[in-house]
Amino acid sequence: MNMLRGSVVIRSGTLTLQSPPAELAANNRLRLFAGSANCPLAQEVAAYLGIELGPIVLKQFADGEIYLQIQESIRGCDVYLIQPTCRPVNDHLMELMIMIDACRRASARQITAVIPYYGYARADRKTAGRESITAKLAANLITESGANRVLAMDLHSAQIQGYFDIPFDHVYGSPVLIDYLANKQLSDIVVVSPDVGGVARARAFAKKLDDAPLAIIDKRRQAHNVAEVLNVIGDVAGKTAVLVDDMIDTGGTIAQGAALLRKEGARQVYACATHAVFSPPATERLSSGLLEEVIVTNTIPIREEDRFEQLTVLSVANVLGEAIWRIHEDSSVSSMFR
Ligand SMILES: Nc1ncnc2c1ncn2[C@@H]1O[C@H](COP(=O)(O)O)[C@@H](O)[C@H]1O
Ligand SMILES: O=P(O)(O)OC[C@H]1O[C@H](OP(=O)(O)OP(=O)(O)O)[C@H](O)[C@@H]1O
Ligand SMILES: [Mg+2]
Ligand SMILES: [Mg+2]
Repeated sequence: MNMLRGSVVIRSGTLTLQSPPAELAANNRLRLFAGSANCPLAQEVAAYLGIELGPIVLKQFADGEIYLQIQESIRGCDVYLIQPTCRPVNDHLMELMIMIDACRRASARQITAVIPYYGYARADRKTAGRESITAKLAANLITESGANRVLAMDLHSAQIQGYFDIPFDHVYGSPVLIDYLANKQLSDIVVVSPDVGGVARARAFAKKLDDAPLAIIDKRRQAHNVAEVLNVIGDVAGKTAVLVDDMIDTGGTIAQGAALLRKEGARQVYACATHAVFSPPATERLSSGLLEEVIVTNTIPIREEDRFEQLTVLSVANVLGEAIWRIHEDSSVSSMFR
């Protein structure tokens, strides 16, 4: 592996971090800017890197159109723009494109779109005739705006990387979730994928949790936003079931999955997901008592009214900060996760 200059290797649970050197702050070719979608996360990433977020003016005109100006020279700089395309997804996507365009026109050397949550990812294929593949359309828009590369976390489906014809680094929130769970020292764990799309993710998660056994829920959707769980493949009776998913949106998948696992004899049920999309009635469903704990990350900011007693929010700022630094240093990103 390419060792990073002046770095200290830290093995943090399942994640390898190399703590950026102090002189990074003086390396003024790396610039970090935040859109409006998740400023607290962007601040944390900047703190990890030991730099300040770049100055930017971002506002709406009276008619709702977006005005944006980068407030310092970025000529010849490697610019990282942090913007999850979460709700309101169209506004945040547009804002990201405007940021990219502004940076391109300001002669940035390289523009990386850092997209902790990639919206429109579930529209990753045509599930019926005459539909759009909106995940691909969003990729085209981001690329055409002038992004040179993308850094994203836990895509709904990994093939979305291939919707971009520019370098793409795909990172995972799982080390943060796994380290948290491992510290709880739960016994007799079975990791559960709540649907077919989550099997590879749950299998990798189980492997890192002391090779825990895997179970899979057979989930169907008769209509948009309506999840129906049919049965569990695997043994969950008497065990601590850990549901692992990429996102929780309306909470139907997780709540129905948890109810089924309880019915099949699971002793307790935990839910882990990277992206807390939390559309109504997620909060009600998740806090109804079916789940011991719901563990998510801060790729999407969580509104005060969407917080509940069983919710734990973990930060992925170190994963993103480390990945940004490694990209900047032309070092391996995948080796963070070995
Ligand atoms: N943002 C979305 N919310 C809910 N459902 C969505 C969204 N985008 C696309 N979809 C629909 O989800 C299914 C995906 O098919 P799976 O086989 O469950 O992966 C499809 O009906 C999309 O139209
Ligand atoms: O909280 P909810 O409103 O239930 O939505 C979240 C679920 O929807 C997506 O799965 P999808 O239905 O696309 O199935 P897949 O993972 O098998 O593709 C996502 O991966 C979650 O499992
Ligand atoms: Mg899907
Ligand atoms: Mg799913």
